[in-house]
Amino acid sequence: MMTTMMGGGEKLTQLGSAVAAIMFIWAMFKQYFPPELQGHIEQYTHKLISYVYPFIHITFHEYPGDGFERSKAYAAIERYLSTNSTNRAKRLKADMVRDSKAIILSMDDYEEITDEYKGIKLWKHRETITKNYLNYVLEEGKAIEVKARQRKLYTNSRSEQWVGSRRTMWSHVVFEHPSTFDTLALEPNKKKEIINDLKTFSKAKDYYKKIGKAWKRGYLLYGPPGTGKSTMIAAMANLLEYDVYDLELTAVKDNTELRKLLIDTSSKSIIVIEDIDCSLDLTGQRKKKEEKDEKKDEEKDPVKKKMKDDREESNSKVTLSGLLNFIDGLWSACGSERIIVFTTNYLEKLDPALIRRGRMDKHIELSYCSFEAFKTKTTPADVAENLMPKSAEEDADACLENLIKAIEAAKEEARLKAEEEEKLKAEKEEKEKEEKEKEKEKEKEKEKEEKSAEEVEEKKNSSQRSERKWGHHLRRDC
Ligand SMILES: Nc1ncnc2c1ncn2[C@@H]1O[C@H](COP(=O)(O)OP(=O)(O)OP(=O)(O)O)[C@@H](O)[C@H]1O
Ligand SMILES: [Mg+2]
Repeated sequence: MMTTMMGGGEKLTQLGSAVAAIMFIWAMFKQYFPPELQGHIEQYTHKLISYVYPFIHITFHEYPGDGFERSKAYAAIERYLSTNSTNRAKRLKADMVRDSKAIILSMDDYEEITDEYKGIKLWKHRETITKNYLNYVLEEGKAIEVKARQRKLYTNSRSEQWVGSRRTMWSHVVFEHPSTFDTLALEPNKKKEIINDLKTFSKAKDYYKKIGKAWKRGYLLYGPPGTGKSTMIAAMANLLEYDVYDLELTAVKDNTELRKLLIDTSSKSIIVIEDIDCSLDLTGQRKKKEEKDEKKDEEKDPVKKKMKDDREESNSKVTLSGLLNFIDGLWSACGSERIIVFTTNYLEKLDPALIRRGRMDKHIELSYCSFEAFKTKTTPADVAENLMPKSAEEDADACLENLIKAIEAAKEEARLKAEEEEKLKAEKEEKEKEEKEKEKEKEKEKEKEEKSAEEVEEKKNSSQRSERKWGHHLRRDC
């Protein structure tokens, strides 16, 4: 808890200090009183003090509301006070903050200092304090954060610290990926377009407000493995100076947990779901059918049933609709200036609802290096690997030579493969042709045989007819 005091009357300053001191002492020792007594003491002291105490208290709680999220105002004021007041406070606390390279000194808890704003000592001038000074403190606090900030790479992991229920939390490391749009191999026009799109987005706060849309944008990056999807995300984060939240969907228990994770992300961030086609079963129908068949087996076999229970415990119950809501449901508007990025190797596997414009506003295909000189399917990852010096003696020319050799080898391989395929195709066609001819001949022979059989039959019939005729004549002659 942090308090700011204001009021008027020079003579009352000392009284104010005394009362403030009593309040700070009370705040320190109140934990030693039983909770019922604490309530009573606080109630009567406040009544008593309000008769003689000339100051107004503004309280900033560290965890307001349900205690889920740390107050941004508190954090900003804390930063402001720590930076501007450490030379005046007598009691300081020293800490080694995770992202910081040096020891950080800040005001100790319950330490009291007097700040000055525009030449005014801040016990007086209510208007100045509520209207200007507090805003000034918040803005300064935010600016200090931006200046001193090291960007973070977050990932969600199950935490055991929440006794009873395992809960997924964000944990982070400092984000230090060296990739930028300068180092990213991409067709220049495409690169320019993406950079413009990102920059326009980051400056479009007023535009989004005007059109009544949450300030967020979805990017879908798709293409074969090793074509720079993950690298582009790092370049995006470095360009905009955003934090990155790498969301592992399979570690999220259910839709509610997904929503909590979303609320717990900060603005100015990129939320990434890699290989979205593998993270979630988007073919619900088929799964249901398979489950039905499995169920029958499991009912009979207790071992299978146990295995299924274990599987359910570790499996994510996040559904497609949960994910759709995560992207553009009502909750997605909590927080602002956020980019959501999906990556996939197989665009066709994704549900159209998931990637429609509005959810994934920009679809970016990353593909093989298609430079005319290459004339072979080479991924940027292959190019990067071949350009990498393999020993200390290799200079730029040697590396380039390696690349050229590799491309030539790839081309040769592709040529041989094409030739082989061509040969196989020709052989197949030849075989088919032969077979067809054989069949034709067979048919011809068959026709011939049928014809000769018909002729034999015809001959036989005609001889029978003439025999009958002669017989008739003979009988008549007799
Ligand atoms: N367009 C590119 N420009 C520069 N380097 C690239 C590019 N594409 C790939 N690389 C290099 O290749 C390696 C692999 O790239 P990356 O991890 O970004 O591929 P990906 O598309 O995410 O692959 P996957 O689908 O397997 O995740 C990286 O180390 C990167 O240095
Ligand atoms: Mg990748």
